[in-house]
Amino acid sequence: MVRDYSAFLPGGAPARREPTALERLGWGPVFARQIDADALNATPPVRVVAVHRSGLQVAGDGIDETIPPGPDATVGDWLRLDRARPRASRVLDRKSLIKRRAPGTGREVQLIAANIDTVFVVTSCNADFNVARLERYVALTFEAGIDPVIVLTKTDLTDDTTPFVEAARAVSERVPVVALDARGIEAAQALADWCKPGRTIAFLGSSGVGKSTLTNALLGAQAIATQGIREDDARGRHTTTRRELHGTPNGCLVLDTPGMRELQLTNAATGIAGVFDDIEALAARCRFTDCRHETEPGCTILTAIEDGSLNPARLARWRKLQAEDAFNSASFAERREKDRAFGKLVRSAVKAKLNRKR
Ligand SMILES: Nc1nc2c(ncn2[C@@H]2O[C@H](COP(=O)(O)OP(=O)(O)OP(=O)(O)O)[C@@H](O)[C@H]2O)c(=O)[nH]1
Ligand SMILES: [Zn+2]
Repeated sequence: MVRDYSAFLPGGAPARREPTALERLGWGPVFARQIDADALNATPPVRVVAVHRSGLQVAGDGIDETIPPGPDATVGDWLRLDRARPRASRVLDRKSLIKRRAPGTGREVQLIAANIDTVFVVTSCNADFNVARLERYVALTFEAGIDPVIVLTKTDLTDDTTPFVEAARAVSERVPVVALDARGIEAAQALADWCKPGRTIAFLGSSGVGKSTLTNALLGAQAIATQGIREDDARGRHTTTRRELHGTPNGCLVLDTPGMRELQLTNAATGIAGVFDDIEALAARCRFTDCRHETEPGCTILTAIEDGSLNPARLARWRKLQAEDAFNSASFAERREKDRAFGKLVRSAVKAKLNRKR
């Protein structure tokens, strides 16, 4: 009989075993470290696999239920499920968190997904393709603490994908670019390097670029309807929810998010610096510490524009994103300051009233 001792040899492959129910949901040491073995029964770990209007759908070892909204959690989060008071369930520290400025006039921060390992920023080789939008998504992903991959779909609709691939590659040296026909049989294979067992991946991008099609390519036979999952809302109507983690046959978890029409960055300075690290490096070397890089003679950025090593359009996009982020982040802080001042006003008014009553 031939025995396999490789697991005992230095550098040998670890012994293979079936993943546990939690590992199939993406559980790992980062989360295990945060939970007491004694507390496992009273407050078992569960993952938020979907967010519905009526509550959070959570899954764990032998657990699959919907708890009322309450925990400040988003899809992908791990909770310690408080069985007696589900609303009080605690959110475990995250590996990563994707957020944006909520659309509309308010400046609230909206949580999009937590504990994602890889984000596929999806766009197509047609009119949807837009470098500024790619940079925006990549900045959002860097800010979340996640490595993105750019996926260009609909290669079958163009004679030459080269200009699209080259423009996408120019976004960041740190971001791989994959071009494919999302409906083709090779789609799942093209993404296989990132879709490993126990990993959680997400597709981000505008409406219609092929996110659901790619999700289905990974899900294979278990494919979801591209319309999303149906759920009864409070009024008994059918609505569609599209913030849901799906398990693929090979043990990877996939999140397909609805297309985002408005993607505004907030508090994303680190992410923006990550995308434009070439410009940031030039700025850091500029001999004028308070340089606006506009007219100053000898400015490193202006010199790079003159000698052709920096694209002026890219510089303009960097400025625009920075300005937007500064505006959104500042007004968020300012608003908090205003709220605080208002709270103080209310408290002193109440106090004055109480004093009058005495
Ligand atoms: N020719 C071609 N069509 C594609 C490709 N990828 C997606 N499509 C088609 O484009 C349409 C939109 O695809 P979806 O996968 O629903 O797009 P989505 O990004 O999920 O869109 P939202 O759900 O609105 O966010 C569908 O009709 C797809 O069949 C591709 O690579 N080539
Ligand atoms: Zn300068």
